[in-house]
Amino acid sequence: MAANDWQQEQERLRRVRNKLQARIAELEPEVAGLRDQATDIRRRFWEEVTINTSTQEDFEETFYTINQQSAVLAERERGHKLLTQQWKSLNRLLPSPYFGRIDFHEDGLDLSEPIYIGVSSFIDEDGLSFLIYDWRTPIASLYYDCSPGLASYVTPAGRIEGTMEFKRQFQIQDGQIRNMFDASETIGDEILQQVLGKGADSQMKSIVATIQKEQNAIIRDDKSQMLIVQGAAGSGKTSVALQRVAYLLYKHRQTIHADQIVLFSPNPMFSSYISTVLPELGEENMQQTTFQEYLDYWLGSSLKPEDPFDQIEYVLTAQGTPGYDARLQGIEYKASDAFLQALQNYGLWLGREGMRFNPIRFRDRDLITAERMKAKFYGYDPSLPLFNRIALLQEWLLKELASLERLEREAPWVQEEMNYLDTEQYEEIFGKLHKEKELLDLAEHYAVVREKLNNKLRGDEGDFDFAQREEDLLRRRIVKESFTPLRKSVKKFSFVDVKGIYGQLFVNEAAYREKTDESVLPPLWAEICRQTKEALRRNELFYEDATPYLYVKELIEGVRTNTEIRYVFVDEGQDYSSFQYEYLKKLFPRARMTVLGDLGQAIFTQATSLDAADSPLVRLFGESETSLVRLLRSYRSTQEIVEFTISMLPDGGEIAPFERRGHKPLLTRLHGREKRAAQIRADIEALRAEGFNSIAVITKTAAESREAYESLRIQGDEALQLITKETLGFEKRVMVVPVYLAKGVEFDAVLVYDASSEAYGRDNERKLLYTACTRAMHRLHLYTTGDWSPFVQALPANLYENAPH
Ligand SMILES: Nc1ncnc2c1ncn2[C@@H]1O[C@H](COP(=O)(O)OP(=O)(O)OP(=O)(O)O)[C@@H](O)[C@H]1O
Repeated sequence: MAANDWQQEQERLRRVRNKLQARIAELEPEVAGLRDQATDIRRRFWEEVTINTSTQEDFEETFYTINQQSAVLAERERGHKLLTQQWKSLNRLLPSPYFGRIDFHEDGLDLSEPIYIGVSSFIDEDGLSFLIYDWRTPIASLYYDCSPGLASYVTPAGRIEGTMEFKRQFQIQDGQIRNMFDASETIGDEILQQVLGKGADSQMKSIVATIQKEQNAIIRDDKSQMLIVQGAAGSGKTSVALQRVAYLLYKHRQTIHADQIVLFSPNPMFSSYISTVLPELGEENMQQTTFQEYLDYWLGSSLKPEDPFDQIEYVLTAQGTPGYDARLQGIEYKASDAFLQALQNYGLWLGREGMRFNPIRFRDRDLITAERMKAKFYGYDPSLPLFNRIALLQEWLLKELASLERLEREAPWVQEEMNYLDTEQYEEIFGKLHKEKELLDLAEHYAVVREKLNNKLRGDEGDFDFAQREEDLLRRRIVKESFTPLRKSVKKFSFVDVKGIYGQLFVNEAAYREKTDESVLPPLWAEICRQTKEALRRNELFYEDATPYLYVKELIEGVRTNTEIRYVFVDEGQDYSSFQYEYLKKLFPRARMTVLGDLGQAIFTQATSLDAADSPLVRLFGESETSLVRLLRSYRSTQEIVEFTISMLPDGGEIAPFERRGHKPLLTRLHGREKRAAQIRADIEALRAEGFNSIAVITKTAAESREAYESLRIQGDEALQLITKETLGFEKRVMVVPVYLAKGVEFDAVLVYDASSEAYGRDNERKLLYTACTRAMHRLHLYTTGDWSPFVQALPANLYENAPH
């Protein structure tokens, strides 16, 4: 690059930074001033208003001043918030104001304009010229999508055509240009090389400076109801999801707030791993949750659902135990479309017969029996959907309860309770009674006047018999109090025996066929029934039952919805079943969905293919509302690691590595566990000495993690962190982690603790090993004390190195 180019850019950078600094200095007193004003108003709030309620006028006056004061306060606070945001974004720009430049000559205009792109916009004092364009502006998409030459971009007003005259990338640190490249292609390799060559962090980083064209299309997609991204391991799915959130928040800033976007993540640790990306981009974080949190919330305390990690732990460790094969068949079947269809048919069947209710019991007797409810329910118009009939039944029950409550006041137990009331309760009733009397006096007064006016005589119902009223009130109150839980439980639909309704599906094969019209059942159905019923009896639900159970519950009680949420993101989308998707769609009826996943990493039994022709995801919104994008380039790992890992997949051929060279994966075979532990420790030390900070020893299961942790600790490593499903965040230490908890995250170096045929021998373990290996950015080591896993044995020998004995 010509020296004067460099000089000119450095000069421009200096000018822009000066302007930034000037603007920051200008804002500072305003920000501080407004903050002080707001604090001051808050502090003096009550000094400014005198509360006077003696007359109606005084009262109104007081009311008015309070309102006025809070409006002033709100205005000041709003002003302060806006200014603070501006001030923060200027400060964020200052060390590195921009990362890209394009010169674009729009057709029909005389001049070409240099466009500098950064994390937010910065406009000159004239209020017109953009010194920096936000990376999310329409024109900035040229930077990501086009190479020099004819180029165009889309604005809300239509497509703008022109010529991109050149494109430049910068690396600016602390106000100095460190690197500068003129790129002929889309985002050039040099900077990406450098970015990817850096060490892993305990927090994910934003990728705005190096977004690739295919990623940009996903980030800016604004038309699909359902956007599906099938992307290889390390292709940037999570990164793209987060930049897309930032983009949506920018583009729809008038209408959408961060709390109207929700991202489902695979585990709480992952949530913490990605939590700094949006704030780094100057945006608030979207809501983050896991599917499990939703299940726990909606199922309430009545049933305890198993979590997906316990389920996978069972799948991986319980082979050979009684009932194992049936459980596996059950997991698969209960996640299938066939089961979804069966449950829909079951809903129709329940419309005709077989509903189950819980009687409403009170003081050891049935106040309203299940039979009465059933008769009432099937007495409603059969063409009404189940949930409408249940709503009618609920209404009826509440009315019934009201009249039963009235009758109950005369029951002998009420008299008894009255005798046991303490003085406080009496006093309360008395207080109430007096209030009532005052009201009654007022009513009396009014009635006398009316009587005079109408010249009519009244009956003597206005006489106030204290003793009688007191007893009435006491009785009423006692009964009301004991009926309150009944009313509450009717409102919560406790009268529907959902557990019984779900459970009766699993009586036997014939009954199941009759209720669901299902023809093909898993061969071990009888055992599946036994296991399901047994868990229900203990008030537990297998993970595979939890969503179907909720589905049935909502078929009957009506669907709960959240209409606030406008965008739902599902990361690791291959791990959700059709059911879960159906459920999410119903739960968020006004939301668009973005699902990102990789079938290559589908380690749970209930996996869903995102891009197969018959993918349930496409059906969810229909083909015309769905877009599917495939990401094939893998950015995380070195070329050597990618070549090694894709060869493990039967159809990994189309995945391409990003060209970044490193060491070949290293295979180490040792005799005995102790030797292995010693070797791993030595390797960890060596890796640390080389400067790798984030190192993970990845195991297949939690049980194996514990064992590895213990044996490595015996070898003396104190800086080891054992990751379990309860761990909330990563620390920058050496971690021992089961592969299913390492999903979505990455490490400088990965050490696969046991890559033997015993650990990864079955076909469903292939993806586990693949997922473990693809967590590595720079180094990958595999160990065994026995035979290598067949998935390693099958690899061409030129893809790895064997450690010397
Ligand atoms: N355009 C990009 N510029 C810079 N880095 C990128 C880019 N795309 C991806 N990366 C980096 O590649 C790594 C993998 O990205 P990410 O975790 O988003 O991938 P993923 O597809 O979600 O992976 P997996 O499915 O394996 O969990 C991250 O370190 C990310 O920063």
